[in-house]
Amino acid sequence: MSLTQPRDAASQPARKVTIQHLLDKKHSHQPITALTAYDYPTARLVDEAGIDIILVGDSLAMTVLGHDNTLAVTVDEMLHHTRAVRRAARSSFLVVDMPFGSYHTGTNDALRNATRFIKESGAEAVKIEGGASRAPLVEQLTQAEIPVVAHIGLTPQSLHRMSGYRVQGRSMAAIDALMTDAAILESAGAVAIVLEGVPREVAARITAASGIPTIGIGAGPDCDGQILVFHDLFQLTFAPHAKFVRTFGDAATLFRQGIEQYQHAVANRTFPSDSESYHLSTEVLTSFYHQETTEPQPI
Ligand SMILES: Nc1nc(=O)c2c([nH]1)NC[C@@H]1CN(c3ccc(C(=O)N[C@@H](CCC(=O)O)C(=O)O)cc3)CN21
Ligand SMILES: CC(C)C(=O)C(=O)O
Ligand SMILES: [Mg+2]
Repeated sequence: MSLTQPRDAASQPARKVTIQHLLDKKHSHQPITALTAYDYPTARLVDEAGIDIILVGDSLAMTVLGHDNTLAVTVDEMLHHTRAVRRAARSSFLVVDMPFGSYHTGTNDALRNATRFIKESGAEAVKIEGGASRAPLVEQLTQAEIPVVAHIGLTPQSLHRMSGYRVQGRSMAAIDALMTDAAILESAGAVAIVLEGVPREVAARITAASGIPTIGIGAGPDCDGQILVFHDLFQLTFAPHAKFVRTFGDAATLFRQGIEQYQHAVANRTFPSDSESYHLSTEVLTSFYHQETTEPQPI
């Protein structure tokens, strides 16, 4: 089926992933699957594969907008991408990253921006980075009926404070802080928690202690679920990979070969072929050529 064709209503999976499904998966020890998507075609593929969670990550700043880090992306840009993903996501639970600056300037701004994501883009939850200091905000968003996914450990929006993308929770003090952050965010109402760039052992302990699902990225195999960046799966990122990235296909090579073949076909005039061209009807064709022969010919 072509991506541009409407989906057959009868072929719709009945399943709509909800927060309750994610909780049930945690408690029945079935791994939760999550992937980022930033546009309609990729979200279609991810949704139709039956991935539980689609995250419109602020990583789109880097993967699709070409920025050096995630800090520059705006609420309006995130909304634009989330709307496209929403049109494709039928069963996956749709989460959007609140971008840097959209929840750091006060509770009212954070509530207003989060409301825009739910109302204007159809996201089902927002994700915010940070530990215990975000708990009051998590509580207020939850009270405003906006589900919140927390994100602790290596938080890319803290790039400058962390002096780079560094694994977090390596010392006993840092481990205790992460454990406390997770517990406080859960109490504040977070519906799930992303653990990024933390040692496997620490992620395992947080997962065991949490009543809400943990979704790991660079946090080892003992989390309740895993998330990766779509473009990293298919070699569509140009920066060196983090250790936690695994490539599951080489779309870059596929694209390069296709582009080269197109280029050659145009250069050799083998594209477009006659059958890829439009033709006049026989009726019009007669007068068309007649007209041509009666036209004054250049000397
Ligand atoms: N394409 C892409 N994939 C991602 O996973 C991702 C983004 N972009 N952009 C936003 C953040 C940035 N991320 C990153 C980027 C680099 C490392 C990294 O190089 N980590 C070091 C860890 C060094 C240490 O031991 O402290 C590594 O070697 O893996 C980690 C996470 C994860 N996120
Ligand atoms: C990698 C995930 C967790 C993320 O925050 C993003 O894609 O922005
Ligand atoms: Mg993010």
